[in-house]
Amino acid sequence: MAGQVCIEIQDIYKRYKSSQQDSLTHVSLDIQAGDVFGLLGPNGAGKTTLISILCGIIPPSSGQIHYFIDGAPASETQRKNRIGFVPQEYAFYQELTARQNLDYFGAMYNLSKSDLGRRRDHLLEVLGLTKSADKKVGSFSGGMKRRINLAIGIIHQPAILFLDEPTVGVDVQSRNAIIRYLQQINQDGTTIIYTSHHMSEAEEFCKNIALIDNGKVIAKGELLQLKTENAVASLQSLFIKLTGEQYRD
Ligand SMILES: Nc1ncnc2c1ncn2[C@@H]1O[C@H](COP(=O)(O)OP(=O)(O)OP(=O)(O)O)[C@@H](O)[C@H]1O
Repeated sequence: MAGQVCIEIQDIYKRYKSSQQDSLTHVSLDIQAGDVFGLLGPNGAGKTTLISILCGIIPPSSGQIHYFIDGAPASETQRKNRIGFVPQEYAFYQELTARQNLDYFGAMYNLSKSDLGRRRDHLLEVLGLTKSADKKVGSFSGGMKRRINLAIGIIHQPAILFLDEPTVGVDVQSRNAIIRYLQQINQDGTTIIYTSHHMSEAEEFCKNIALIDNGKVIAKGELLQLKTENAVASLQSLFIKLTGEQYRD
């Protein structure tokens, strides 16, 4: 699997209908199967826009994306069934319990009742939610909400998983639980594409990154190599060196 391209992104442009300027310009990237790939950049850089395009939530204005699963071009059905997305905004029903949310979203992927039950109970267990399985998620703490948001996005065991700031606003315990679990499923073969503003977390987690600023890719490649080339010791220093100190608003 290693060394195979999983997503080929060719010359993506995006201008929202309501906007006078491009949110993404000339974005081309190759993401390898089995990678943990970080899409990093300042506020407003275009990370959520790019992830939303890659997940098929919004269309690009131009450009092409090719997906490969198990080394072969992915069909439309495979793309729908084998891609997972954990959005920055919570994507669950506050009035349903954790168990009901997982059953509801799992049913969308046509999992058999027994597979869904096994998968749901496994995720509740590994993400520390078993005791709260029958509580409404609206009553959950921030960390628990992030963990159930993650569980919903991976209920169908996706081959390619997109995560938009999966640990924003959580305590160290929940952050560790989330990152540990993501590392485990990556080792089991899931390709991960993730955004974060948490540089030490991204440094620990990602092998390859793309640094995006003002809608353009300003650096891409292996994190270790980018640090060496730019003579910096940390991802945070690399980020500041390449994007500067100015606010983006
Ligand atoms: N629905 C929209 N309509 C018009 N412009 C948008 C829309 N969504 C995002 N934008 C603009 O596109 C640009 C990229 O935004 P995006 O949310 O992708 O950045 P980001 O890197 O995810 O930012 P952050 O780190 O703050 O979440 C910004 O200038 C933003 O204002």
